[in-house]
Amino acid sequence: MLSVSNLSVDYGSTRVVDKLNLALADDEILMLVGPTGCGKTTILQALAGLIPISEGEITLGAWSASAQKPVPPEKRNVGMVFQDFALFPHLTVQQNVNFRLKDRALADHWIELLGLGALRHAKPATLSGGQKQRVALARTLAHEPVFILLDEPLSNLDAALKDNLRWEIRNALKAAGVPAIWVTHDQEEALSVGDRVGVLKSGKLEQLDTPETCFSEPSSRFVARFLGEASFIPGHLEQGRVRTAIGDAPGTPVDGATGAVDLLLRPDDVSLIPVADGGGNGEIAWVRYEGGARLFAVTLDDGTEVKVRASHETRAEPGSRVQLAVITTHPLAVFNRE
Ligand SMILES: Nc1ncnc2c1ncn2[C@@H]1O[C@H](COP(=O)(O)OP(=O)(O)OP(=O)(O)O)[C@@H](O)[C@H]1O
Repeated sequence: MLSVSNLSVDYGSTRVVDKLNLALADDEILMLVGPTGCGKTTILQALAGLIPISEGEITLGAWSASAQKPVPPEKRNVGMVFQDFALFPHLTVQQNVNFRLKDRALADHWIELLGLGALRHAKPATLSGGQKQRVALARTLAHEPVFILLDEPLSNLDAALKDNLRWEIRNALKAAGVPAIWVTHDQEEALSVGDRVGVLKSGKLEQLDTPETCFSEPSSRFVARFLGEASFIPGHLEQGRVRTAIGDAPGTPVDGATGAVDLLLRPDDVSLIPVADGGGNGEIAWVRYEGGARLFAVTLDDGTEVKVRASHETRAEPGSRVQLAVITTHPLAVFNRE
């Protein structure tokens, strides 16, 4: 188990990571997300021992590192996977994976498991981005690290590749049974691949929980907005139900919210029906075509903006009238009115 307590990192007089606490089970994947500059890469570097820490402790089985007693990177047995793959261009796939490896059988195991068998003798320049990242992962896993750090491993790949490869990486990490921390800018990736998601804000963990909880019960408006489209509409919370201008829903209060509140709505918590001019309860502000669906921004008659996702078959132009209704039956997060 990886355990991090009160980990802080300063650059000069600026605190970049502030008292980070987390514990990861042996095969757990934690997705780390947050706005640019919030400290994600710094956390990975601190865990790998590449930069000094200011306070706190990192413990993993055989070793324990603190500001007073640092452990050098080569003694930590941490595997790292980067967005730029970091392969040796003059070596073949097999030689890259074998590099500094004692047990060649493990190289073969991961080469086969990651579908690279036919590419053993290829040089990196002849591989696609996805294949290169598989080689980098095979090399990392073949060294039997006690824990793995992935810094945006898919950000240099195109969207079609990402979808499959994120699952292949997840499966390989699970097969290896080592804890992993995976930094991503992609909220969909964070929610779909992670066992847990950590949302960082200015060097502090704002929420650390399962993807479902982070998404549907965010601990703050910041987390709600960071993990997807979020609309907040005024309502009144009483006896577990929140009443709004577009319908009722069961409510889960955040920070003891009660009485006059704001209800968090995700785009699929609401239905949209186009109506004749003069009817309905709102007007389309803009529409974004997404392929299988359309995302509508609707200005309600009280001025609140709500985003709604509807089938691509739903057609309504900006300026036209619509009827919105809350359609969800699961509890929605409710925040104190700002
Ligand atoms: N070597 C350094 N010296 C001084 N400040 C640094 C150094 N490296 C990073 N920083 C600062 O520390 C903060 C956190 O940087 P970090 O790279 O960890 O953020 P990040 O969350 O990974 O950002 P991004 O999403 O853009 O990759 C930023 O304000 C950055 O400017």
